[in-house]
Amino acid sequence: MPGTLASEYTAWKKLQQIYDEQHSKLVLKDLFAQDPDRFSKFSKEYVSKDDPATTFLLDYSKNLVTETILNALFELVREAGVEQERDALFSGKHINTSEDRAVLHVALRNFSGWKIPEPGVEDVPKVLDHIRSFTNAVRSGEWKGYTGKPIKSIVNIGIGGSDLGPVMVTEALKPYSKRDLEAYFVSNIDGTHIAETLRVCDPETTLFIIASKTFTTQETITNAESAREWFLGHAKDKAHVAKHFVALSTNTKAVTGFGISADNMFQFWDWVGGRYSLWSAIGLSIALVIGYENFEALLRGAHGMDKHFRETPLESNLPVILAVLGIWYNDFYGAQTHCLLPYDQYLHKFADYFQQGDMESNGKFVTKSGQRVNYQTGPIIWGAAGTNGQHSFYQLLHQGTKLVPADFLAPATTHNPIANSKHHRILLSNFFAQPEALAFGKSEEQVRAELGTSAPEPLVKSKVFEGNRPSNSILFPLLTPATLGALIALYEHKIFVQGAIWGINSYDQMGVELGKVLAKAILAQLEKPSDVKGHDSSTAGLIHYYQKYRKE
Ligand SMILES: O=P(O)(O)OC[C@H]1O[C@@](O)(CO)[C@@H](O)[C@@H]1O
Repeated sequence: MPGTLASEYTAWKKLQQIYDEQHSKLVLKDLFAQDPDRFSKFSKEYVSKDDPATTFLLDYSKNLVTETILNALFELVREAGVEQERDALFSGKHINTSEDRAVLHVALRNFSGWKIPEPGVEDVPKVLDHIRSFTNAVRSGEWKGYTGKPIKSIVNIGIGGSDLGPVMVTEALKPYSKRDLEAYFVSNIDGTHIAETLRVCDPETTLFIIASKTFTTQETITNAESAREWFLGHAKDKAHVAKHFVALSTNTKAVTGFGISADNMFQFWDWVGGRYSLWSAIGLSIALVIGYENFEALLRGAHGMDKHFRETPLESNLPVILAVLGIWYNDFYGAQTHCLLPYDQYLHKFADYFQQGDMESNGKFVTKSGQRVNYQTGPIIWGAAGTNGQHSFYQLLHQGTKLVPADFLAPATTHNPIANSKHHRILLSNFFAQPEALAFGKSEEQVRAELGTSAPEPLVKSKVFEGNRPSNSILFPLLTPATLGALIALYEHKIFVQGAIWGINSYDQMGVELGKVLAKAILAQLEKPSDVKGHDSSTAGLIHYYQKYRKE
């Protein structure tokens, strides 16, 4: 509700009371023992209304909740006005209040023809047609480079939302990719990133995609300039730029100013947040890699989840369920982080993607009405593909002192059934075992029974697993474009629900500006010691040390 701190809600206070009174008695081993139907009560199967093959199971039974607690959490959703805010989202209201913008990534995949009165929405089909025709021209070899050769490599130059989505999706959907079209992604201003990429590119067969919503991001424009210089070093004639550079942006003036014609620009709009933009023109590299039909399937998968989120009652609404479980741990159990653990190597960038998606959306301490919150907001998102994480940080998950709620995701079948799917069976055995170990642990009695009565006490204690560590499990038949689209939208809407409850603006990113401004000032001071002014002794000392050893 605008102007209300979440902690002032009646439901919040009720949840605090429930937590205070009950949390020490919430033991998963007991909850399962007391209710043989716990799994069926606390799991839901999602089936897309548009495409029954797009389906997955969400098992949230291994959470520290009861029906009473969940009902109190759903009351919080209602009291916070989330349903009204959701209606505002879908109707194009300017819910990004600080920038007076709508938030309409759902309009980029609106295959239901929802009427959304925001300028530009009517042009989405036109942009999709442009993406389709360009993608088909490049993939068919019809689009030729300046020496008449087809494109063999694409280099997406962008950062943040202009990079992470295309990277994650092209990795996730590699089985659907055109294997003779290499895709590279350059994001870091560190010259190494573009230098190492250009080393393996042929200027005659490389297409550069300059991806930038604002077309002012220093890293991206600098990398684009270096790419253009490299290209012209080979091609010489500026007229050839048109065959090897396209732009994805909202800023036509800046794009044409860079030297890319408006014909080679794929437009999107200010109501597309950077971290929500892979569905827009920013997805061009995705379409080029997996083909337009698969790109559209990705969008349609997300649209199916949009409909689920928009129409499903709270108690069966999967983004709402994930959101309230996260709030239960984040705001009442004091968990500081949330772990995403995809048991699928193709999803190895999934957590990276949602680091920006979640943390840039909800890493805020001021509400929309300008109040400083007195509760925790966005969690730290982290994770890695399974089973690799098990050999890295699972020690902490199992026996550390921190509560780390985790989402496990996996496909029932693999795209690579080598060794008669033996690898996949081993992978999935771990996908099933880890949440079980986290939830139910191993008691001291069990350890003693294993080690025998003569075992030293410290050794016994070190082998106890307290368990009672919560997790969600998401299992789907196969990682397809539509399933991936549904999963990404699931988490996008989870983030929305949490931000609405916390009363924050999940769609601006004021926090990224100060560092940029300070860096620009320091950039002008790196030449000589006398330039370094106006800093604390640490920053000045570091710059002086750099100047002592700099070679370039
Ligand atoms: O797409 P662009 O305008 O170049 O912005 C890139 C990224 O920079 C930001 O940090 C905003 O400055 C992210 O929000 C954004 O995705």
